[in-house]
Amino acid sequence: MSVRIKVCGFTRVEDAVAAAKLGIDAIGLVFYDKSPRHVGIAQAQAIIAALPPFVTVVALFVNASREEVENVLAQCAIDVLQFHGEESPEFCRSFHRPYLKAVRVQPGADLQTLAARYHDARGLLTDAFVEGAHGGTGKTFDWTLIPPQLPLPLILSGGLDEHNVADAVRRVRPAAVDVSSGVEAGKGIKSPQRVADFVAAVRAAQN
Ligand SMILES: O=C(O)c1ccccc1N[C@@H]1O[C@H](COP(=O)(O)O)[C@@H](O)[C@H]1O
Repeated sequence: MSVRIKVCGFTRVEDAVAAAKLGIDAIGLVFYDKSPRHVGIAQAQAIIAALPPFVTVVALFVNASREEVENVLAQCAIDVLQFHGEESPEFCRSFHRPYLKAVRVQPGADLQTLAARYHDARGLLTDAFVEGAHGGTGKTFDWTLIPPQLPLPLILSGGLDEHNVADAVRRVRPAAVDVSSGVEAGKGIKSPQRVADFVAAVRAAQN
């Protein structure tokens, strides 16, 4: 199966439409107000409305309250929730929506146990651990810390870009890759050229 591609952190309609035309599978919208890529409801609605069919919309939260998540779900056509903080499995599954659980990987991380705790997630998303940050840092991590047999589909993220993603796909063999900083021209501004190069690198690596 082809490696799925999610690009996260869109803030502009034109960037999301351009990325969709380049064949990405999913777009991520960041509902975390400390992120430079944070979107409000109106902005998110405009981006979602402009997308062609069959592009999955992922809403990213970091330790949000139930009310915040429910407010987004009530007003935006979200397909998948991405929990990028310390949310419990009970919290993640309580919305009865497909969800991804992100983990920031550092030496000693027990990804097997974590994947078992979040067994009903659609995937385990591995990001780099950076002190004081929750994600979107553009930093990679040691991919050998990922066990070969995980019980959940693996979504590899953390510092991926057009230059390293082919190597990542060949080495880690993830179900999907997720990128934010690595395809940007500036914070929250995606570069169509970088997205195109990223998609081409993923496709070349899986052939
Ligand atoms: O994108 C953000 O600003 C962000 C903020 C807080 C948590 C997660 C965030 N993004 C996610 O971080 C990873 C890695 O991003 P990068 O490619 O290293 O910049 C990715 O899963 C984003 O969805």
